[in-house]
Amino acid sequence: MPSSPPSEDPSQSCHVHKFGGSSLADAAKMRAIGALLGETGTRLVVVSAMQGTTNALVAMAEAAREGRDWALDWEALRQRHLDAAETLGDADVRETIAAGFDDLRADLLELAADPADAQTLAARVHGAGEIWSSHLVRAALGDGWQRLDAREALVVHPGEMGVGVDWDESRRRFARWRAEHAGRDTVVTGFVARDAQGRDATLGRNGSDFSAAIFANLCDADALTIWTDVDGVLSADPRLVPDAVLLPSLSYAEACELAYFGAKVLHPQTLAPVQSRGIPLRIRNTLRPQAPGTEIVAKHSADGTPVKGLSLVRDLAVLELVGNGMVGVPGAAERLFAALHGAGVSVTMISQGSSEHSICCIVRADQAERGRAAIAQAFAGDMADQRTQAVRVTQDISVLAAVGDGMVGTPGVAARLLGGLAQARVNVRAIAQGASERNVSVAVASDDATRALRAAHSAFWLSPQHVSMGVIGPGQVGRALLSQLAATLPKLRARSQLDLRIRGLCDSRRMALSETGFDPDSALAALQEGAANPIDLDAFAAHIRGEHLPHALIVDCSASDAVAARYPQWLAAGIHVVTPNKHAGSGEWARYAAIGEAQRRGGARFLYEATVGAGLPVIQTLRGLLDTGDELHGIDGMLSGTLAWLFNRFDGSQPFSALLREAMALGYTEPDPRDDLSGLDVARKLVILAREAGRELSVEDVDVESLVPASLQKIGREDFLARLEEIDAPMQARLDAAAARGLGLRHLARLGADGSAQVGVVALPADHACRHTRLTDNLVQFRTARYSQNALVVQGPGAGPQVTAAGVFGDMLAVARSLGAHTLRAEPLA
Ligand SMILES: NC(=O)C1=CN([C@@H]2O[C@H](COP(=O)(O)OP(=O)(O)OC[C@H]3O[C@@H](n4cnc5c(N)ncnc54)[C@H](O)[C@@H]3O)[C@@H](O)[C@H]2O)C=CC1
Ligand SMILES: N[C@@H](CC=O)C(=O)O
Repeated sequence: MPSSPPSEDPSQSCHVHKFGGSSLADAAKMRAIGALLGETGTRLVVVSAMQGTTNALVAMAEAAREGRDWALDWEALRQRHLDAAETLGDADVRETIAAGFDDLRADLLELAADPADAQTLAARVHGAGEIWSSHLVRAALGDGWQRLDAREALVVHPGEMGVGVDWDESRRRFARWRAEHAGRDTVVTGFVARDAQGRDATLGRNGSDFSAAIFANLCDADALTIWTDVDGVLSADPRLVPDAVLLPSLSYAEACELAYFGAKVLHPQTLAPVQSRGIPLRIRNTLRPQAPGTEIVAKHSADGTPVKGLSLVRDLAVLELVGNGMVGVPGAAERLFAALHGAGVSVTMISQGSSEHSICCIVRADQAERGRAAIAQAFAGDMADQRTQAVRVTQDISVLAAVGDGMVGTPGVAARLLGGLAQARVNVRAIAQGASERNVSVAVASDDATRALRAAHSAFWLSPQHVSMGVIGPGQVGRALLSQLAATLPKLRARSQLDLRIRGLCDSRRMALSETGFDPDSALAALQEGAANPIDLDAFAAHIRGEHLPHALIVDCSASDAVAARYPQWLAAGIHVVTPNKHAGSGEWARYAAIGEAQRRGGARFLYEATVGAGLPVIQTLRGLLDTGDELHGIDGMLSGTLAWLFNRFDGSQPFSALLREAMALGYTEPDPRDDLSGLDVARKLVILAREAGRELSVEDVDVESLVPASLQKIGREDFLARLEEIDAPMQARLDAAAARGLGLRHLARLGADGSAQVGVVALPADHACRHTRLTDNLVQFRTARYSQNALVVQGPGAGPQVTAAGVFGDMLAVARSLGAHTLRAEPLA
């Protein structure tokens, strides 16, 4: 491409504008463009055809060739153009257009007769829309404007890589035209040209952008502005990534990479003519001219993010040649690509591992079979004697590309992309990065493509890290969690780009689902209103998991064993699970093991810190000790907030049953308070801790003393509450007996070094540590090899909706943190 100075008068500045079909849909829109053009220097306006015209012309040419009827479409298109001329009030233009449609009819009739040079005829038909629109726009802009039919200036030739421009001849003809036409401002037809023999030609799809760039080059313009119906180039396709952001500036190289890989705003060939002269290219929105748009220049302003944008190309396939005989043998790649060339198959991406055992490339899905046959033929001899083993095709592939100048020399970009995809459970089929380092491309299954795009968008800070969340059980803890989320989520989103969306809520009977997410304040109302459906946990989980969403989390705030039974299945499907429900951690061993296995295989996390000590860091303290190589000797202390509170308060001045009712009202007890009084709840906690420490303990192995009289054990919860006072006499007797010995009652749990486990009420002297706890305090003592003289103690409130919800929230944030290194940091990574 020539970059020598043009022969124009350099004192005269020139600005080229290009308007697409959407900006020229009718006469009113054509008139409106006048206000968008600046007043200084020479103005060149390159136009597409009126919206929908080129498609209609292509379809008519096709119909004519195939002997189908095109007359109705011709008439409709004609009328639309004549109406526009009418509205503009230009009789000459109306006449010119009417004559143009007569010519079109003649051309279509000729096409139907299978002419010798159908290609030229078709090009004339396809390009007619630009001829008509240029007349209309000239009329709309007024008397000061002249019109150039680009076929008088642009000379092109077909090439292997698309249309080529004869620059010298085009420059000469354009200079001559300008010398003969003194006017300052010109409307130019886009898309159309002629070849060296004077035959009609077009510049291919999106050719008007290319025309505009060529004319910007020919007159060495100060700037080229492409007016369209979007605000500019976005970081990703906004239909797939709702949080895509406008890119205010791009370098030519970035724009090229994005354009090649699917960003629809610009056609890649448009860039070369402006890039060779360093002409700034702006993308602006005709409908929102006040928006700044995207500026494409030689070097964009650095904004600290290594990746500018992401693009996605669908409808691809993997073609793979596998062969032991290719290792270290020169020429295999050349033969493979020569075969594809011979078959006219275009290669989108190439990847070969250094073992040289296979060569893989990505091609268009509709060309894959042709490519496979060509490779099989080229390597038939090698197949026969086993030097190559197979040519494979995998369909339904998409290529995701991350693009940005800032990637050059920046370590960790590929890692961040692949890490983001791994977190979203996207399998990568092939990877390619050129030495220019401006583009990392990965091939993924098309079913995963949207999820991959969103995950990558979040991974590079281009959008918040979305977590699709479902909350089960809006009881005491669940409701406290919703209110904590309501107070905190806006701050989290602003500070750390974390966007937790409550997309589902259910209780034991109903569920409410939302596509975009409930406001935590109104989620409960949605469940109580008519929008709620009967509960179906499979449908609930499927909705939360949503195939297109990178990250899913279910927070189970129920006390249901049936819900806990679903965890292995959810974790295996990649749904993270956070819960204060003790059933999974202490239930049947096979299920517990299945949960561990599902986590290892599916990559999803299961966190349940709140099951022991509510908001206290009990499980994480134990994990920390063991992970750093300490050896657990035993655990003992008070693991029930309810029982701690009851025995702290129980001095004989009030019946035990009255205190229990108060504890229930405060939200300290289990949904069925017999789980507390029977010692079962504490036994479950002890089992959870023992299993964390690698011991295969079950609730049945724990020696548990129950405070529930036998007569109240087997009745329903409501009956039990009605007969609660029956518990008072035995408890009072126990208190009196201890007081007579100068002791006080406490509920304790103990896990011994030998694996033994006990739970029950003991009478303790006044100087015992457990006699100095307050309210619902838990007190957990870890005796280990390192903490053998003096136990490591975790103490604090161990029951209540607020502290439990805080423990659950903490686990949710731990999951979110694990989804991306950047999540929950105050500042974006440079
Ligand atoms: N309250 C506390 O201090 C602490 C509670 N926990 C645990 O937190 C969980 C919740 O406790 P609370 O909020 O006090 O209980 P709650 O009885 O107030 O609420 C339970 C909720 O779960 C729902 N639910 C029950 N069965 C269900 C099913 N099969 N499917 C869907 N939803 C179901 C109920 O409709 C209700 O909304 C329990 O597992 C409890 O052990 C853990 C630590 C402390
Ligand atoms: N009912 C339990 C609540 C927490 O697990 C307790 O009192 O400790």
